[in-house]
Amino acid sequence: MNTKTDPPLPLDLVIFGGAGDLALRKLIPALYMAHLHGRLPAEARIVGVGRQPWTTADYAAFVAERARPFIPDNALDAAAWSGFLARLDFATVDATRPESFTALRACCARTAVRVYYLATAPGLFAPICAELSAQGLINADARVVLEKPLGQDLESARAINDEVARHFAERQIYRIDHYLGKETVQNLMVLRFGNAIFEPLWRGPNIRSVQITVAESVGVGSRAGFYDQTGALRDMVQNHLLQLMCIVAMEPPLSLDPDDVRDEKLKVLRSLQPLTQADILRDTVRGQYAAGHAEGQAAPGYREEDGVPAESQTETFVALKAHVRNPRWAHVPFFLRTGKRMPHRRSQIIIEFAQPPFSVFAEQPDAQPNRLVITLQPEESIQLQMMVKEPGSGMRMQRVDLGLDLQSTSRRRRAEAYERLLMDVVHGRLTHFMRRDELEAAWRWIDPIQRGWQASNQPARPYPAGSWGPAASSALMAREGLAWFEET
Ligand SMILES: NC(=O)C1=CN([C@@H]2O[C@H](COP(=O)(O)OP(=O)(O)OC[C@H]3O[C@@H](n4cnc5c(N)ncnc54)[C@H](OP(=O)(O)O)[C@@H]3O)[C@@H](O)[C@H]2O)C=CC1
Ligand SMILES: O=C1O[C@H](COP(=O)(O)O)[C@@H](O)[C@H](O)[C@H]1O
Repeated sequence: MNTKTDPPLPLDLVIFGGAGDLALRKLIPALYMAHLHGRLPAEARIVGVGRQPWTTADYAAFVAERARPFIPDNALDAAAWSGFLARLDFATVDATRPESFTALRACCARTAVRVYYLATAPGLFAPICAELSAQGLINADARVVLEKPLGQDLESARAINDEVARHFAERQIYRIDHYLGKETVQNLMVLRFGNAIFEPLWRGPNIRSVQITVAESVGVGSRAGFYDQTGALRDMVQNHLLQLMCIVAMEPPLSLDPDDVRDEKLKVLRSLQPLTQADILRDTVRGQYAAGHAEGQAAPGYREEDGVPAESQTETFVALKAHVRNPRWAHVPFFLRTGKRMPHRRSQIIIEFAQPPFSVFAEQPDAQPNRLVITLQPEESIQLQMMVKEPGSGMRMQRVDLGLDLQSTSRRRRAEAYERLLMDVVHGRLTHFMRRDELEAAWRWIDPIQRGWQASNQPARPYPAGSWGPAASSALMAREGLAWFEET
């Protein structure tokens, strides 16, 4: 299927890890929503793959019980739900046992476009791709979706990419970063390149600094086994935060074609100033949450969470300063911050503009820089902070915020990120997926930080659950005469 419109062929969406957490919490609900709103092709089938000796009916019953709680109540429609369950099929396959793939081949006998979603640990990507190939299940129309984390470092990411590339061409590979599927993240491109007013100012020295915060109020939850081996730098910064930074910093792409957009993002990643060991010690902060209060309740420290080793040094918080070495961004610091168990779930990008070069109001105590505050979640909004005259005699200034609530600008349904990205895969749209060179460039910048932390042997700094991270994170900004934007 090379068309970018509706697929002309039936579709088999095969989910390896079809009974896993990601499938139940995100993929199945997203596919149900697509079905409910008529976005799934009529002849689309969803084939769950796992090791259980299940029939199709067993899998449908499992999905009905375990995935249903993750569908919003107002979207549950009995007829649509049973129509959706009727699309399910199941194949019993153990990815480490090649002979078991015959069950999948039997299940995928019809002529169809096949999408293989690998919702398993990345260690299984190579054997799965090899066996799909050996069974003749990969043709020119097939595509494969790779979940993050794609490796633990550059070397392992390259090894996975090499293995997958033996069986799929790059145009068939969809490396998912679900932040690229979020409505507001896609909207950032329109904000920047669809308006005349921002782009001329969107550069140093007009911009004093850029902040990107992805704060989560939740803790590690049930994923300690994965998270403790990974940490916030590799779980969040290597992918989501660097991708957000790319969209903020990239040059205008020639078009929305996948390679035009990805070429520009790649240039940003390649322009990132590598951090030396001295930079790492000065300009990065690793934190780990200790016991505290979150969402109105007492919350345990990270090391008290189920499955976390008592001596764990894994970071649940990262703040760092980065520089993009190109004419647009010379001398503009980018501050990235992410953490679990922070006071609120909030993802924001703050563009702080420079003060006017000369102003008769510069000495006023109320003078504040203009800021563009782009809130990605939980609500979606854009706010431009400006100074105006305080009413009354005299010429004092006060701040006013020009606000745009993006949810109220359109009555059209806003699909969740996974639904949007899954539909992109179905329709062969690669723009919002990472290309191999982008992913590897991100690891190339991240690896020295990870190694630098190990070499320094410094423990992660504790911060109380429900706080904005260790004090060193505020100090990182204060050294530049700046502060994190933490207004509610
Ligand atoms: N959960 C999440 O929110 C997110 C997860 N991810 C990533 O997605 C991937 C899956 O995560 P998650 O769903 O949480 O993990 P789970 O442990 O819940 O699921 C893993 C799945 O892998 C399958 N599996 C394991 N071994 C084999 C095998 N030998 N043959 C066939 N299938 C096998 C399991 O199948 P079986 O049913 O047979 O046990 C299971 O369904 C991971 O790489 C994770 O990092 C990424 C972003 C978010
Ligand atoms: O990829 C991941 O993202 C989630 C946060 O996603 P969001 O859409 O809820 O902001 C994070 O909790 C998880 O650790 C990470 O693997």
